[in-house]
Amino acid sequence: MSQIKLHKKLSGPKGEMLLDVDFTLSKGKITALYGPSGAGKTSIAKMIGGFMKPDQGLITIDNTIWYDSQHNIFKKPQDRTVGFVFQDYALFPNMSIRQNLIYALPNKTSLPWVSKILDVMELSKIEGERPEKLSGGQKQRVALARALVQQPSLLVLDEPLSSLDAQLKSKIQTYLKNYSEERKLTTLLISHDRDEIESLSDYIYTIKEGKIVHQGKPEINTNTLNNKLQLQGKVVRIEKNENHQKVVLDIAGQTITIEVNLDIQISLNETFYLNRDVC
Ligand SMILES: Nc1ncnc2c1ncn2[C@@H]1O[C@H](COP(=O)(O)OP(=O)(O)OP(=O)(O)O)[C@@H](O)[C@H]1O
Repeated sequence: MSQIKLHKKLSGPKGEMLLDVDFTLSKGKITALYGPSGAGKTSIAKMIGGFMKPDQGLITIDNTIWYDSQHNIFKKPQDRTVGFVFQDYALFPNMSIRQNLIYALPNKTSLPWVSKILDVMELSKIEGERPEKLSGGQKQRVALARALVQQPSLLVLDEPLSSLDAQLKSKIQTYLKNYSEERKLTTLLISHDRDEIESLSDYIYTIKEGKIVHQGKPEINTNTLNNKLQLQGKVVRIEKNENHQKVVLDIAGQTITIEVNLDIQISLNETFYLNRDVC
């Protein structure tokens, strides 16, 4: 279990804002921070990484203290085992894609792992290119691949898939979800894309003006379905009434109907994920 307690006075175009949050992250789970622009999400990520100092607080990752204002503990950014994907990618410009990944490897014997992840991210064919030649979506995938090869104890993803097309997004979402579970990785996902949050995360904190205003599991309600883990289906029918929408999913040839809140955007033929703990 990891705990994040942060207190910091931020200043923006609308004046001062007090960031005051207290939340937990679970191992092997994807926890999301969701909220509008300026709510303080990226500032939280920067404080976790040690790039911004809180005024007060406590950061404990997998029972290791990274920051504790009461006991004057502040781990330097380079000593925090965190993999970051920031909105501005921060790739090394003088290195090729492959070199960016190799540089991040903690153990140089894991080179085959670089080739595997380049393949998953559909970057193998351009692995010799430098970042300046890449599109936004390609840079984003390199940043994500680089964060994963670091084998961090904490993965922080700030809008990690925003520049990708729907098909690639869906493929990488599935990979990320499986990767987090298999490697028991603690993941913090930051996004204002509700669909992404709903399909990827196990638990969601909604943040507004520096405070947590809501928390809970993704709002997908369904009955049991063979107690299967993480199900992925295709939306084959949508029926709406004034309270909810009924969504018919085709999961490996088996059809099931679930009720979903009206405010969740769903389209025909899209890939839909059911989280393990709602089944
Ligand atoms: N180093 C800093 N010191 C003080 N205030 C800051 C600092 N960096 C950012 N801020 C302010 O903190 C507020 C929250 O910004 P932040 O980037 O954390 O929000 P956000 O929720 O991530 O928004 P977005 O989704 O647009 O990235 C903004 O008003 C910003 O101007």
